[in-house]
Amino acid sequence: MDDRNDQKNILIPATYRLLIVTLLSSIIYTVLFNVYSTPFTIHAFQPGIIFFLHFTLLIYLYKNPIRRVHRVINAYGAVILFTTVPNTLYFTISAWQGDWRFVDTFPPFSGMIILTTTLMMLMLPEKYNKLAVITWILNAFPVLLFLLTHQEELQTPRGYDLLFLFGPASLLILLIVPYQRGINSHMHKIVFDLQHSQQAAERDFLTDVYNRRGLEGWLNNVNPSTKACVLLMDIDHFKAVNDRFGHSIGDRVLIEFASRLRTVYQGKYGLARWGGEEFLIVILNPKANKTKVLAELFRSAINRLPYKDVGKVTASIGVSSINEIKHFSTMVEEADKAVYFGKDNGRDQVALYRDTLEKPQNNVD
Ligand SMILES: Nc1nc2c(ncn2[C@@H]2O[C@H](COP(=O)(O)OP(=O)(O)OP(=O)(O)O)[C@@H](O)[C@H]2O)c(=O)[nH]1
Repeated sequence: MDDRNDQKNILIPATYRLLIVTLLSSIIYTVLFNVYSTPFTIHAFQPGIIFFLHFTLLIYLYKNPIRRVHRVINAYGAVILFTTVPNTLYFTISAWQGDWRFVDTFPPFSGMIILTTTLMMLMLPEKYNKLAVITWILNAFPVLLFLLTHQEELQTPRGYDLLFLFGPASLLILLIVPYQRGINSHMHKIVFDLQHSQQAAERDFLTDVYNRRGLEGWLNNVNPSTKACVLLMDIDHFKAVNDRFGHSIGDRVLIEFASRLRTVYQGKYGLARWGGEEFLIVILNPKANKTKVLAELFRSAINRLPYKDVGKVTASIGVSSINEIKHFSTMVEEADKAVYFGKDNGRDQVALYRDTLEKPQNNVD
């Protein structure tokens, strides 16, 4: 899977989910803190600010997910970091200075901090782990240090709750994340191998153009009513090439032949090795009355320059009539008849299916 696909299938949905979870939580906190007001005025508007920032990020992501997703994740991490850490420090430092009891005043954000950092580690790529771990450490460290040095506050229900949340529960998560990542990368490898072998199954192993199955897949992605024509090319006297120069040089000719075919046409087309020394090209939306000219371009690319060790190689090219792609097999039959017509008339030539209907065969060989 390439990076763009990873983004589309994994990263973008994960980022949407993270933003939505945070948005929903900030709505709940906004309602709670306004219905049950706290002595700290900051609580009346802080969740609202968080909601606003994440809502903005959501809209920003929605406008161009592929290009903006990394920027949104970094901004998301920064917002979480800069809204939670000052909050935690404010309550721990003030409690240290004796302004109030920490366990009574620390807002119920701790679960949210742990949940968000855990989700970041599980759902986002590994490079964002650092951001999540820094956020967790900067929140957990002051809380744990305060509780461990203030036994009277630790030995309260909220004190134990915070200790377990930032202590063993967080450690458990840190153990689970690498395991989960291991599973993910294993799945990733399986998907990659599967795609790789699927691609290999669609390609001709020698020339790396499509095989029949690959061309079939390509055709399935074309609108069935698209106009097309088929060019079938059969190398002339290829048996003689093998007999004279050996099979491996024959293979090299096939490779060179296929790579020459790739260089000719700039429009949309499908190219496949149809059989041993037979190649098939499907031209989409060909210009009427220009198919012969196009086929001549292919013929000239094939026979103009000599092949290494072998010299001149030619091919007979049969061209079908223009038809809708749903009639592909009829077009192949027409092109096949035209190839034989060309062979019978002396090889190294382009023959249209129309010619086979109009002209008599010469039977040269
Ligand atoms: N080197 C090599 N030869 C192949 C391959 N596939 C098929 N061939 C050979 O292609 C040759 C095709 O021979 P024929 O069908 O008699 O046709 P031709 O000699 O090209 O004669 P015409 O088509 O009538 O011009 C055979 O000798 C096959 O062994 C391949 O992958 N590599």
